[in-house]
Amino acid sequence: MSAPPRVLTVAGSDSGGGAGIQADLKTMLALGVHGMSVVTAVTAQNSLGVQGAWELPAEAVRAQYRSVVDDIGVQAIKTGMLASAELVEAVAELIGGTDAPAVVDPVGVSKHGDPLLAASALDSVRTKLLQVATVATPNLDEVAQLTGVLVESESGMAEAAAAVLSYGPRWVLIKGGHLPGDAVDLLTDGSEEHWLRAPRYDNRHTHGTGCTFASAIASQLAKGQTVPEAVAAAKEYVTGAIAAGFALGGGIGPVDHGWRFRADGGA
Ligand SMILES: Nc1ncnc2c1ncn2[C@@H]1O[C@H](COP(=O)(O)OP(=O)(O)O)[C@@H](O)[C@H]1O
Ligand SMILES: Cc1ncc(COP(=O)(O)O)c(N)n1
Repeated sequence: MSAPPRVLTVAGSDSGGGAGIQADLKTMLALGVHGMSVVTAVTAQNSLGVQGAWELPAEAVRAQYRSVVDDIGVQAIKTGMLASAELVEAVAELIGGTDAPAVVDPVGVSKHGDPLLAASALDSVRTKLLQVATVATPNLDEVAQLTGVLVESESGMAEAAAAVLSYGPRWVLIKGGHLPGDAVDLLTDGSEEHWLRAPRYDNRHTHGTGCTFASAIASQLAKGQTVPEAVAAAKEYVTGAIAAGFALGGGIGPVDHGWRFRADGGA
């Protein structure tokens, strides 16, 4: 049996299992690749919010990364919560020295508004991390934090994309999930524009959407798809996962990473 493509997530742990490393590995399993992880931080987190967060030393992050990349090898990388400027810079350097596409989800705050990245790290994200990204996947709050561009409707998304592209990622995917109406995202490399549109599901259980989307893109890239193909396939997967999101705990439940496996979940 030949080994499946290998995908590495560099992200924080979500004890509730809906976002972060846990969402990434579940997505990778669902999409048929071998998932591996570099843990950057541990959060105590559930459906109500983030109760605590502890970042790992940069040395522990570097050691995990080297263990995976030097022996097993990777066909794609995804980054999520990086917590501090020191970790952002360490990860940017590691990715810059690895020959694999990188999907950078510039995670800033959780769905509950709890900070997952120090304000002092924003500059390192702009000048170091975005430069090594094959695809950057900011939501509209992250666009505002990183570029100062406030998007209030679909018509503002192209300006936001140009502002993010000025920091050097090959492609940017502006996620419009926080706007009212259809769930519309814009993927562009500055010359091609791809609009991705899905119905908005009236489901509050959306914990982990961003992590799931970025991991799905990385999984599809590892299988050899182009960026536009990978993003289109990942949008279909995340949309299905949001449609099937379920209540858990007393707050915002997770998307369903296993929706395609369930008898009633479709193919
Ligand atoms: N209620 C919803 N119904 C369908 N798609 C959604 C919904 N909310 C978000 N999305 C989609 O989920 C993906 C993640 O987007 P978004 O919620 O903007 O990012 P983040 O999880 O990083 O905040 C995007 O493709 C967005 O369009
Ligand atoms: C450890 C960790 N990483 C990332 C997120 C963002 O989650 P979302 O995918 O909902 O934006 C989170 N809540 N926790």
